[in-house]
This record gives sequence, structure tokens and C-alpha cells, in this order.
Amino acid sequence: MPEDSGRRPFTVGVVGTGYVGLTSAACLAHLGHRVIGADIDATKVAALRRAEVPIAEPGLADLVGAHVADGGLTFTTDLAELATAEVILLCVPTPAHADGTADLAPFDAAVAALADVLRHDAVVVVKSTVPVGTTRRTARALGRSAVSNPEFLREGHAVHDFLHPDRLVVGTVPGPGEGRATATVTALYGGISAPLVRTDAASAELAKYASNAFLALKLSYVNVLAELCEHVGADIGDVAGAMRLDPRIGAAFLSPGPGWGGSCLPKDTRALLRTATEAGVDFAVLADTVTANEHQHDRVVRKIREAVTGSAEGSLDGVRLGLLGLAFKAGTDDVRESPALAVADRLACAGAVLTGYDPGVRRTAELGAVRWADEVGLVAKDAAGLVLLTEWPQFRQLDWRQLAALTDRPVLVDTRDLLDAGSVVRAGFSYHRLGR
Ligand SMILES: NC(=O)C1=CN([C@@H]2O[C@H](COP(=O)(O)OP(=O)(O)OC[C@H]3O[C@@H](n4cnc5c(N)ncnc54)[C@H](O)[C@@H]3O)[C@@H](O)[C@H]2O)C=CC1
Ligand SMILES: O=C(O)[C@H]1O[C@H](OP(=O)(O)OP(=O)(O)OC[C@H]2O[C@@H](n3ccc(=O)[nH]c3=O)[C@H](O)[C@@H]2O)[C@H](O)[C@@H](O)[C@@H]1O
Repeated sequence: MPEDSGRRPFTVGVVGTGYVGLTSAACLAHLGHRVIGADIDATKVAALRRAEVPIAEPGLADLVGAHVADGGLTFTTDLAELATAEVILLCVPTPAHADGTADLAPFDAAVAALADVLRHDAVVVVKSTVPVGTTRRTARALGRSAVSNPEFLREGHAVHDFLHPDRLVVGTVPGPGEGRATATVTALYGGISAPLVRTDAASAELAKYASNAFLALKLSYVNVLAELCEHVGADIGDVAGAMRLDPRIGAAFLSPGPGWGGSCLPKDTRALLRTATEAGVDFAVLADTVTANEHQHDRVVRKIREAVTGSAEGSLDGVRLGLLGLAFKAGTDDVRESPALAVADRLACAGAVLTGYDPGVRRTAELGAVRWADEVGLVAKDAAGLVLLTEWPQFRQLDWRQLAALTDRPVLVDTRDLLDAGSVVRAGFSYHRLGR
């Protein structure tokens, strides 16, 4: 335990060892706690016991390796092994139903399985993103106080964000044990320095959805603004650049792209919208945020069609396109709800033949109609156009002259405004960007 923490180590059970659970488990072990990670996926648990980390997160494999080796971090498929845990973190998935509501089946299954296992004084912490009321319901189901402690880490920065969060939000359910539960969660994070927001569970749960939905809103705003720039002869780079300098607006989340995606922004915006609908609140700006994102995928396809065929009505049937980037953003191996794949789906429906390269995504990822390429030359070979969809910085260093020579037609649509226009034009490409 770091010297400055001034707290005692806990025995912590982490249920679900995905992006959030494994990161939490490894970081809490790093902070000196004894951590048991539990997961229903036996293959994953077997790999983690060998300190093999199935996701690409900077620093995570080192932490897991160190604490599996020193015994501070163990893994199990048997929830009964959490019987000694003083604190339980629930980090199971909360995906979306078709109607947008959160699917709480995995969450409820984990809670039900814990009911017979927990020691009488164990504090239950809900880290999964859950609709308002879920923590209160969990407390009732388990007959104890439960705490909402939503997680705000970003994929690709998970370890850093966990250890250096912008804020810690701790929301409690009124009742006996509430004070002790808050004190336990606060002590759990001893050694981490961040503003603490102490509130009720409903506000904590809503703060998580509100934050993700606001980021989505900002991105839909800037993506529509980019479209407007194209119509009125303005430059989104300069427009967003001017906006960024206003601290009330903030510098981040103003880069236009092929739409926002990932495992959380899409599901969380839809879930918040459902919560609003069920509460009888007309959250039109959020509904528009979601619609604008779907429109963005269509808009990018139109842009590609025009760039490649020279016309808004040109046919993409049988046209070979090379996709650069498949992950939902740079720095992750995750393709869940990737805008790159949403665009690819639409291109495939229009008959395009797609090959994709991504430096982070694994060959085994679910890529729909996209044929996987191990190296970038293979996506360029004989392509009628290249489309850059994920902002991997290493794409800047590619030999664009060589890639242009490999293509059938050197057309490049850069949906992330990543490249230096002068260099790619000098390399021979006809270069197309959004919002200019
Ligand atoms: N991925 C992210 O960047 C963030 C995710 N969240 C939220 O955290 C929660 C977890 O998300 P991820 O870590 O991305 O999920 P994930 O899909 O990466 O991992 C979830 C893990 O839980 C396991 N699991 C499922 N049901 C289980 C059960 N009943 N008992 C034990 N293990 C079970 C799965 O096998 C899997 O290993 C979600 O509510 C998500 O919205 C919050 C902040 C960031
Ligand atoms: O709840 C979650 O799972 C997490 O969701 C997001 O994190 P993440 O999914 O890792 O992705 P972001 O970095 O937020 O990016 C989301 C999408 O927006 C896009 N984006 C982001 C920024 C930008 O300027 N432009 C832009 O198009 C990205 O390419 C990506 O498709 C939030 O940023 C985290 O705070 C939150 O904890």
C-alpha cells in the first residue's frame, strides 16, 4: 500500500473482469488491497490466472503481472470465493435492449448469485453504469446498504484514468449502514487524489449517464457544424479552433469524425433517453443527438461516394475500398459500436468490396463485411479509394506515395482530419476531408 494512503488494505471482490473490472482489480491491488476478480467466463479467468490480459490497455498487463505474481490479485469463476471480501465491486456489463433500455439481466444475475455468498458486513459498490434506482433496488435485494460509484475511465487510458480520476462520485441509499458504506468506499480509494462528490445513489447514477450523453451531444453538435461548414464555405478546423479557446466551451470533444461510438456512448445515450421518456420528460435535444449520429454515418458514406465516383448518385457496386482504422477510436482494440464499422456496413450494403487494416484491432474481432488485412499495403492494393476512419497517429507516418502507387485510383477520404494535406496531395492523392 502506498505510504501516503494512510488507509488499511481491504479484501475486495470484483465481479466482472472486463475493461472496468480488470482495471479496477489491478489498480486496487496496486493501491495495496487484496483483490479477487470473479468472472463467469472460464477461459478468461484461466488466462488471467496466467497473467495473460485479453484487452489492450497501456500499463494493465504490467499491473496484472506484478500482482498475480505477489499474490495480491487472484481470479476465480466461483463467487463463493468472495465470501471473505469486505468490499464488492459490481463491474458486469449493462448492454442495451433493442428498445434502448439497459439490459440488467447480467447485473441481476450477479446480484442474485452474491446474495448467499456475502459476509454480513460486506459493502456492495455498483460500478456498472445502471439506470436510476438500480442501486437502491440492489440494496433491498441484498438486505444491506449499497453504494453507487460510477466509473468514468476512457478505453485506451483505463489505468491512468482509474488512478488519476477527474472526480470520485459516491452515492448512497439512505438507511442503516449508509455512513459506514461511504467511509469504506472513500477509504478504498485512499492514495488517489480527486474531488469527491458525495450524493444520493440516484444522483450518482444519473451523473454517469449525464456525462456520457453530454459528450455525445457535443460531438453531434460539432459533426453537424462540420456539415454546415461544407455548405457555407467555412472551415470546421478554424471554427472549432476558435470555440476551443473559450474555457466555458472547453477544448476537448470538438473534433469532427465519422460519428461517435464505442461500448458506452451509444448505449448510455439511448438508456438516458428511455429514462426521460418513462419519466414523462421530453429530452428532445438528446433524441436529436442520437439521430444526428446516425445521419453522420450516412453523410460520410455520401462523401465517400462523391469522392470515389465523382457524383452523389454514383454506384459503389463492386467498387474496392480500403479502410484505414476499424476501432471505435485510436488507442483501443475495441470495435463495439465502432463508427468505422457502421460506415463499412452502409458501404457494403451499397455493394462496395471492403478490406480493412487497423494496428490495434485483433484478427479475431467481429468485422462484419470487412475483410481483414495484416498490413496496410493490402488495403491499398487495387483500391478505388481509401477511407481513414480511426485516428491512429501512426497513419501519419505511412509512406503515402507508395500507397498511392498501389491503388487503382489514388482517392483518400480522411474522416478524422488526421493527415497533413500538403503531404498526401504531393504523394498523388485526391484528398477529401469533412467540414472544409
Ligand atoms: N468500457 C468502458 O470504458 C467503461 C464501461 N463502463 C460500464 O462498466 C460496465 C462494464 O463494462 P465493461 O468493463 O466495458 O464490460 P466488458 O464487457 O468488458 O466486461 C464485462 C465482464 O463481466 C463478465 N460477466 C458478465 N456477467 C457476469 C456475471 N453474472 N458474473 C460475473 N461476471 C460476469 C463478462 O464475462 C466480462 O468479462 C458497464 O456497465 C459499462 O457501461 C463504465 C465506464 C467505462
Ligand atoms: O462510460 C464509458 O464507457 C466511457 O465512455 C467514454 O469513453 P470511451 O468509450 O472510451 O470513448 P471516448 O474517448 O469518449 O470516445 C467516444 C467516441 O467519440 C469519438 N470522438 C471523441 C472526441 C472527439 O473530439 N471526436 C470524436 O469523434 C471517438 O472517436 C469515439 O468514437 C467516456 O469518455 C468515458 O468518460 C466513459 O467512462
